[in-house]
Amino acid sequence: MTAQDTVFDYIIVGAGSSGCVLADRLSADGKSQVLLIEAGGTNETELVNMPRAFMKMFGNPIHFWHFPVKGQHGRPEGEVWPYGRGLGGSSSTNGTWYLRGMPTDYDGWAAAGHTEWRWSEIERCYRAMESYQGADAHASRGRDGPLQITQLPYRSPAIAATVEAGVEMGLPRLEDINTPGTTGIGYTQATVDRRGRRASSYQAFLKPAMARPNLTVMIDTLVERVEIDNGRATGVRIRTADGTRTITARHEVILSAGAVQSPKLLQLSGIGPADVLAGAGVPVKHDLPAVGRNLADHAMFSISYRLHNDQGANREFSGWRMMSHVVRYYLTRKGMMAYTSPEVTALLSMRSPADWPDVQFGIGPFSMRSSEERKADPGRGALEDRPGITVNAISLRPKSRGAISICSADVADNVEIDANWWGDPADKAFMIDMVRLVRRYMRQPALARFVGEEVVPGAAVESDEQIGEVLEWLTSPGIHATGTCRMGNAGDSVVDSRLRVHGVSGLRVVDCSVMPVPPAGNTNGPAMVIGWRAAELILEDRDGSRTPAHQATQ
Ligand SMILES: Cc1cc2nc3c(=O)[nH]c(=O)nc-3n(C[C@H](O)[C@H](O)[C@H](O)COP(=O)(O)OP(=O)(O)OC[C@H]3O[C@@H](n4cnc5c(N)ncnc54)[C@H](O)[C@@H]3O)c2cc1C
Repeated sequence: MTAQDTVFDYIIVGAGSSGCVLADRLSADGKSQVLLIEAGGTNETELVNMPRAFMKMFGNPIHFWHFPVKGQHGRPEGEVWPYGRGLGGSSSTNGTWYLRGMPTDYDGWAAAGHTEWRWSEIERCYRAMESYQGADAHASRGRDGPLQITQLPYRSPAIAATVEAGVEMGLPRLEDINTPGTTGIGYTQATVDRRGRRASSYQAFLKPAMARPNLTVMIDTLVERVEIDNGRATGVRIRTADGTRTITARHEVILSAGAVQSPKLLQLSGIGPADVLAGAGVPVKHDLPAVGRNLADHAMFSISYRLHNDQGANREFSGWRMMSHVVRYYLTRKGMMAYTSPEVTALLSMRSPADWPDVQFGIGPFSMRSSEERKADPGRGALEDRPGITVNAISLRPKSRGAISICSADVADNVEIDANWWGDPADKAFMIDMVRLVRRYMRQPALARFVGEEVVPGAAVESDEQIGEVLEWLTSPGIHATGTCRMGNAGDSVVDSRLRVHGVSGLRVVDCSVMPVPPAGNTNGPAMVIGWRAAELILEDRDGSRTPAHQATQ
C-alpha cells in the first residue's frame, strides 16, 4: 500500500524506539497492512550514524524536539527536555548506553497482575532481539538478533583502575554488564553495531522491513489526534505540508509517540483528565484521569575530578587529534568516534536489594567546564582543557511524580511539563547520599594515583544542606521519562496489561509511557523490548488466541 491509501489494519504513531520494533514485528508475517507515521525525517545523516557526533546534534530541531519544562522553585530557569525526532526517535539521538533493566523490574510489573511482562517472557524477547557477541556474554543474551550491541573498547590505566575501585568497594566484577539480577561494575555496552555505526531501532528493525509491501512509512507527518467514534478509535487525523486528512484504522491505532507525546495525543483526542481537557478546549470523549500523570524521570548529576598519570580524553576532541580520530573512524570504523557513552558502568544498591540496583554510575575520562552558571548539560558544556575524570550518577528509583498537560487543542502547541523534581523530599535525601557514595568510590585505593581534587562541586561542599543546595542546579534530567500512560487498573492507570487504553476500544499505547515504575537502568532497551512484546500480544489478539483489542476493557 502507499501513503495515499486511507485505510490500514494497524496505524502506529511515532517511529521511535518502540514504534520501529512494533512496525517490524506487526508486518513480518505479511498478513496485516501496517502504517507507521513519523513527524520527523529520515535521520539518515552522519550526525546520527557516527556515535560521537551525538554531542553535535543537540539544539538541532531536525533531530530533536525541545520541550520546555515549567519553572520550579529552587531550580534554574530554562530547563528543556530534548527528545528524538525522525526515524528511530530517541534511539537515533541518544547516548547509546545499553542496559536492559533488571528481572525485578519486569517481575514487579507481573506481581502487580501484568503477568505478560514477567522476566522469563522479556528475557526471551531480548534474546530474539539482540546480537551481542562479547566474550563471556551471559546465557540470557541473544547472539544473532537484529540489534547489534558492542562493548566499549577504550582501556586506559585510569579507566582500568575505575573497575578495580568498584571491586574494592565490594561490587562484583561483571564481564557482561547486562548480567541479570545483580549489582556490579564493568565495561559499558552500547547500541553501536560492529561497523561502528549507531544501532538505532530504525537501522536495526525498521529499515530492513521497509521493502515489505504491507508496511507503509510516512515521514514529515504530524498526527494531530486520534479519531474516536462511539468509544472506539477509528483512525488518525494527520497534518502534512499538503494539508490535513484522516486515515482509517481497520483494527487499531497504536500510540508510540513517547512519554511526552503519547499522553499529549490522548488528551488532544479527548481522553484524559476532564479538567485538563476542559481547560484546553477539547471535548471530553473519555474521562481518564491518569493520562499524563505519574511522570517519572531518572534524575542525574555529574561530579568531576582532576585526573593524574593518565592523559584522559579531554584533549582528544579538538585540533589535529580530533581530525585524526575522524580519519581513523572512516578508515577503520574504530576509535573514539565509534562510541559515546561513559566507558565504565556501575550498578549499585544503597537502599534496595542487591538484585535491584537503585544507583547507576557512568565513569569516563573526561570533564566538562561546569558551574552554577554554566551547567554541564549535554550540548551546552565544553570540555575542560586539563585532564579530568567524571562520574555520572543516576538515581534509578525516584519517588517524585510529575505531570504532562495540554494547554490548547492544537498539536503544534507545547504541553505543560511539571517535572516536580523534589516533590517527594526522600529524593533529595537519596541524592545527597549518592554524592557521598561517589566520593567514597573515588577514594578507593585503586584510584589513588589517578584521582586528584574534586573540581565540581568541590570538597568544600560538605554538609547535607550545602550538597542539597548544589543539587538544585547540578541535577539534570536523565531524559528517561516514563509512566505517563502507565499500565494498571482502570481506576488509576491508562492501559491494561495488553497495553489497551481503558475505556476506549481499538487503541493502545506502546512506548516508555506505559512503564508503571522506572526501570533499573537506561530506557532505550526497555522501550524496544516493550515494542517487541507488545507486537506479540497484538498478534495474539488479532489471531484470536486472546480477547481482541476492540473488545477490550470498557
Ligand atoms: C538525548 C537523549 C539521550 C539519551 N541517552 C540514552 C542512552 O544513552 N541510553 C538509553 O538507553 N536511553 C537513553 N535515552 C532515553 C531513551 O532513548 C528513550 O527513553 C527511548 O528512546 C524512548 O523511546 P520511545 O519509543 O518511548 O519514544 P521515542 O523514541 O522518543 O519515539 C517517539 C517518536 O514519536 C514521534 N512523534 C511524537 N509525536 C508525534 C506526532 N504527533 N505525530 C507523529 N510522530 C510523533 C517522535 O518524533 C519520535 O520519533 C536518551 C534520550 C535522549 C533524548
